Amino acid sequence: MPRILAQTTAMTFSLATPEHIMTPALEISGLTKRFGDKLAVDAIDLSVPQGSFFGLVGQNGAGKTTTLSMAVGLLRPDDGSARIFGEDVWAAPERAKAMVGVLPDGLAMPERLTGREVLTYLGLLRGLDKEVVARRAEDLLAVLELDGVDKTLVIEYSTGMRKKIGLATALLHAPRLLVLDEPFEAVDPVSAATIKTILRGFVAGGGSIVLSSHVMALVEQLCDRVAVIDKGTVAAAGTLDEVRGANSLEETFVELVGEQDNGLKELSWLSH
Ligand SMILES: Nc1ncnc2c1ncn2[C@@H]1O[C@H](COP(=O)(O)OP(=O)(O)OP(=O)(O)O)[C@@H](O)[C@H]1O
Repeated sequence: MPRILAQTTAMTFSLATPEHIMTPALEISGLTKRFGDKLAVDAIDLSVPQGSFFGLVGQNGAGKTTTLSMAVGLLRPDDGSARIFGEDVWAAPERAKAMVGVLPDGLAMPERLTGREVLTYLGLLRGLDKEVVARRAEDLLAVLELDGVDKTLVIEYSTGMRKKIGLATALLHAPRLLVLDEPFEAVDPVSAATIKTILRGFVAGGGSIVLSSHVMALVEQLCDRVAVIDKGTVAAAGTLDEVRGANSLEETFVELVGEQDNGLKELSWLSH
């Protein structure tokens, strides 16, 4: 190709992919966290493109929660950085956090309020207009089937109900990115179906999602990208098809991180 034409082609390409679309929804670089002698997260890099539904999987203690907590500014890393739509979570926390809705592990909330009061309180703290908060709270409580427990305090909620009100608080300010730590844990199948519909709709509407889960089938159903975390590092990452190849995600996962000796012989006393 003549040089001038090659240059024109390259220029056309760069004009067709503006920087704001290229910027990842979440970019994690070298995130590291130690707890005493334990290296929980070891220089993890991850990039979540805009519009993707990203699943983070890993064994118990692999480092998923620690990674996600650092990524959204809930836990200060020992090293590395996290950017939400290009905004550094620690250098520009207000700008970064305005764009993200978070369902953290073990979410602490005001226990002596009803679900509606929690949403109202957090919505006003976010600076949303009072009428907007009231309307969105109404919608979220109805969709998540929490409107029937309007007089119930959060302290009286079941684990699954807590997950749902936590998800509602993450959605309330209509963020561009959702970071959800085990959003389906303890949620009944009917509510899980509703949440899946909400999350798919969120991505279809231009949002981006990162979620962690132990349920491979669920990640396969929902996510278009996946990262396998093992002992604080990324064992594999890419599109779902790149990571699982011709196998199921569960087979790939066990192959990547599973122990050969599962210790069953140590429990021989269980046999009758
Ligand atoms: N606050 C803490 N103090 C000490 N160690 C911690 C702390 N939080 C996490 N860890 C350790 O860091 C490692 C990673 O834990 P993390 O909770 O991130 O794993 P996880 O992948 O989310 O696990 P799970 O799937 O069981 O939720 C584990 O070895 C855990 O024991």
